[in-house]
Amino acid sequence: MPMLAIAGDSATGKTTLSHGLAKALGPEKITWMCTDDYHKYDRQERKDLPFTPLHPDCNYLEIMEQHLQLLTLGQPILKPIYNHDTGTLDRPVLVHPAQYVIVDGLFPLWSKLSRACFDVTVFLDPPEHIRRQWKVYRDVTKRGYTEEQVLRDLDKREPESEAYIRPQRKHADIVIRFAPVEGAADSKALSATILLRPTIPHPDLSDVLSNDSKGALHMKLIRDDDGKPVDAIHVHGHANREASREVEEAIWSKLGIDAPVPDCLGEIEGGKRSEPLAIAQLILLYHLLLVS
Ligand SMILES: Nc1ncnc2c1ncn2[C@@H]1O[C@H](COP(=O)(O)OP(=O)(O)O)[C@@H](O)[C@H]1O
Ligand SMILES: O=C(COP(=O)(O)O)[C@H](O)[C@H](O)COP(=O)(O)O
Repeated sequence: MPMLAIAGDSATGKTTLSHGLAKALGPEKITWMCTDDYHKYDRQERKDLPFTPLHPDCNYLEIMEQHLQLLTLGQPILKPIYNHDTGTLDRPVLVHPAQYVIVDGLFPLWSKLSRACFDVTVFLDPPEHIRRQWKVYRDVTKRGYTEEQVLRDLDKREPESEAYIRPQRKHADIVIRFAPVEGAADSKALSATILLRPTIPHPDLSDVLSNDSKGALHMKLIRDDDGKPVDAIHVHGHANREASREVEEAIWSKLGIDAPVPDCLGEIEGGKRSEPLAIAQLILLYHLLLVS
């Protein structure tokens, strides 16, 4: 039962990435849960506390670790629920792990114990100015905050993000960064850089990465945080749709599923699409279905 972790700070795109994967695999095959459910306090209680949800003391991380271990054994858990719409802690729910398990959230790569539960670990790492735009838009339109409140909250969270969330990046097998290409005419078309660390075997995409696909993506060698060279796939945000679709179809055809590439891959809320997102999701599907 392959388990995939998708970690990252608030509004880094964890839900967007996971949603496409979950939809492509189908609800009966997937258990998708979020570690934010292990928040200890509701939104009201947190107002009087000196820390934010990014602090380990604000979360039942030992219980999260226990539950992750149970899921690896195919055992059910009584999972708590943090309701992002209301900010309340709701009645726990019984979860039986399905064929594939996706766990997203602020803390899935927090400890050795939690990391050991996963076959593939991902960290989402958009540049901070993009994350701030995404968070303001999402929290104002969906979570009832004003822009000023979100910006104030982001400043309050920053020290804890630096201390507890961003350090998890070094433990991921794959780091995905959606970012505008500097100097590109269309700065709205975000490209994706997908760092493939040698901590796990990665899909063989040599045929997909042939000269023909250079308009949509290419492989490059970049320096990781520790200065070591690491392979990365760069997917162009400004590639024409046809070139991207060809790459998507080529990866999809390797998965052996007798159906067209599902439209849910690359879907962003509000009816928008991102082909770099679709390609990142296809690489993760390849991992879940064929490599893990
Ligand atoms: N790859 C992407 N390209 C464009 N917008 C994105 C992308 N990923 C996420 N977003 C937007 O950013 C906001 C936060 O994304 P979300 O998936 O809710 O983040 P998280 O689950 O990490 O908090 C949403 O409004 C979403 O539509
Ligand atoms: O930071 C996160 C992660 O959520 P996400 O990754 O979905 O943004 C917290 O769960 C909420 O912000 C909780 O606080 P509140 O509900 O009070 O904003």
